[in-house]
Amino acid sequence: MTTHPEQQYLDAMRRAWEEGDERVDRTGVGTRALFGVTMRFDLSDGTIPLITTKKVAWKVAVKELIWFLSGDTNIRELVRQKVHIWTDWPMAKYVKATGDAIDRATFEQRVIDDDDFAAKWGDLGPVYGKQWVDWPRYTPVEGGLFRKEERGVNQIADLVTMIRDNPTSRRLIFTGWNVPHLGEMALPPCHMTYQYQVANGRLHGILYQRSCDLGLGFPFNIFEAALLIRMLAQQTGLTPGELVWMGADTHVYSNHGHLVEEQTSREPRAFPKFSFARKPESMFDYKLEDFVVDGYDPHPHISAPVAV
Ligand SMILES: Nc1nc(=O)c2c([nH]1)NC[C@@H]1CN(c3ccc(C(=O)N[C@@H](CCC(=O)O)C(=O)O)cc3)CN21
Ligand SMILES: O=c1ccn([C@H]2C[C@H](O)[C@@H](COP(=O)(O)O)O2)c(=O)[nH]1
Repeated sequence: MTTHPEQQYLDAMRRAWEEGDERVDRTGVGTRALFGVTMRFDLSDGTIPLITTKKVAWKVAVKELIWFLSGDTNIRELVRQKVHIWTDWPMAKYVKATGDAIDRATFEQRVIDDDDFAAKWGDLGPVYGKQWVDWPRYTPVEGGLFRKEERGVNQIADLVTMIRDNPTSRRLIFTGWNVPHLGEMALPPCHMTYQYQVANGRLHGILYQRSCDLGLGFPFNIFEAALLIRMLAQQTGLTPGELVWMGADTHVYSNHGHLVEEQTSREPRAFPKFSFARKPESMFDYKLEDFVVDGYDPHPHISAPVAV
């Protein structure tokens, strides 16, 4: 019998936990880390890599991906849709700056209700969405000066055009790693570079992730990377191929031991099937209802604290 593809993830978790390098990290929580991990997932059989050894809130992941593609960097739209995964970072900044010991629900409500508050405290800086669809562009003018163009580079739209017009290209890339702007971001991109290849009518993709929280981040990241291949393939008339995931600092947080023990003791179940309910006009017209996940039968959810 062939091994379940999810086993690659469970092995990485277990190996990081048992053999990983103990590291002091930015958050102060501590991790056990591997450096340089590769996993491969075949999408051509109609499945999607949605982790089954714990229940993953896949609709939250879809909403996050649509939010990235809209170019939005404010958490307001996410919290309106009851997505809480990005709230902790702007809230920590607010608490640090004001000393106001606000709870999460109240902070989120103020972001929803108060335009000025949302603009001031809800923005994450020029993170993923900004770089993906509006990477700032500057044109030289006289006197050694530069003028900021009204519209930046839409890397996603350009990528679709490149896949269609020049499928043998080795430059089918988009990235969030905009070096001069990293300091303005609440967090510099983790899933930072995506590259694609067209081969025999199939679209393959690689995600390079510089830093990976195996417990919480990975299940979202791998699912969204697979969705991107499927969406790009749908838009360009190709068949989804293989997703290769490459993680640099691939870690388990020291307070996720229970997650590792529980998840690695569970037997992975068949990945669900994936399809689209329709073909949207462009990469920027997908809605939650367009994503159809069929036969997802995961083990129960396991909670774990997020390191901020
Ligand atoms: N430490 C850390 N890990 C991450 O995965 C991560 C960050 N920070 N910072 C930026 C984003 C935010 N992401 C997050 C943040 C929280 C969850 C989380 O708490 N997930 C829970 C609940 C999901 C839900 O709302 O239903 C989970 O069990 O998956 C997941 C991804 C991914 N990223
Ligand atoms: O999509 C994401 C976003 C973040 N992460 C994790 C990886 C790290 O644990 C933290 C980021 O901390 P850095 O100090 O900036 O590396 O968030 C993830 O796994 N996936």
